[in-house]
Amino acid sequence: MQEFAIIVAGGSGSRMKSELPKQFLPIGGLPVLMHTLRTFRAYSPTLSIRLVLPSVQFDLWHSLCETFHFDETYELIAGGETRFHSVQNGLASIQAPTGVVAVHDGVRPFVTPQIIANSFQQAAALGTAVTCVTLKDSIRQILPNEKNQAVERTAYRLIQTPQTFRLNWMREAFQTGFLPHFTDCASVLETAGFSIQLIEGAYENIKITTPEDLIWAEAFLKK
Ligand SMILES: Nc1ccn([C@@H]2O[C@H](COP(=O)(O)OP(=O)(O)OP(=O)(O)O)[C@@H](O)[C@H]2O)c(=O)n1
Ligand SMILES: C[C@](O)(CO)[C@H](O)COP(=O)(O)O
Repeated sequence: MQEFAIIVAGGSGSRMKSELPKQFLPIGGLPVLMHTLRTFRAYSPTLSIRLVLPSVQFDLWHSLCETFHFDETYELIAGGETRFHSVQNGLASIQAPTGVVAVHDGVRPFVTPQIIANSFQQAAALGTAVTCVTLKDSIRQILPNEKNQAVERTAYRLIQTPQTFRLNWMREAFQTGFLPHFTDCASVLETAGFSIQLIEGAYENIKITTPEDLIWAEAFLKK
């Protein structure tokens, strides 16, 4: 089955509060997004990659590619208002009748070729493959009236990307309008009635979101 990847990097990075959009911030001397793209290309030289960026950032991205002599192949797609819309745009650019699609946050640069491979393998077999890890901390549920209570952490998973699906299931699910709980693709497919199968991710597969994540990322690359 033909394999596609949609790397979404169309966000504004409001929690990072940096002048340069977080997907372009350097870690280990290379922009975050280039690490991510390289890993997907390392997974497969034939993978068809869509890179979704805000159209206002196209020029900046092209100049960074020149500076860093970055010449991986991919199709550049304009981002949307939310992550959901950015994925929709990436999906609309895929013309093939069948296939499997991995959606990955451009700001998760420490995904591994092995996780990507597992994700494609399971999605081809079962239709869905959503990457997750178990919780390391205890968690509590916030209740009304300033109360809270302990909950059983083994009943929960932290969800990462890649999230990989059969192309036709994704197309069907993404025909809907945006809903506020669509924080990832799994929630979109679940709302459309598809059953979500999980695969194991990695604690290292962090999403660069707030400034301290950059300190961790630099340290991780030096290890
Ligand atoms: N309109 C959007 C919003 C988000 N994303 C992407 O979805 C991923 C996860 O989103 P997040 O970490 O929240 O990124 P931002 O939206 O950029 O950050 P923030 O929420 O802090 O503004 C990121 O790779 C981000 O670029 C996207 O492609 N299009
Ligand atoms: C897709 C995601 O990274 C899975 O954990 C997450 O839902 C993105 O959330 P964000 O609020 O857009 O960062």
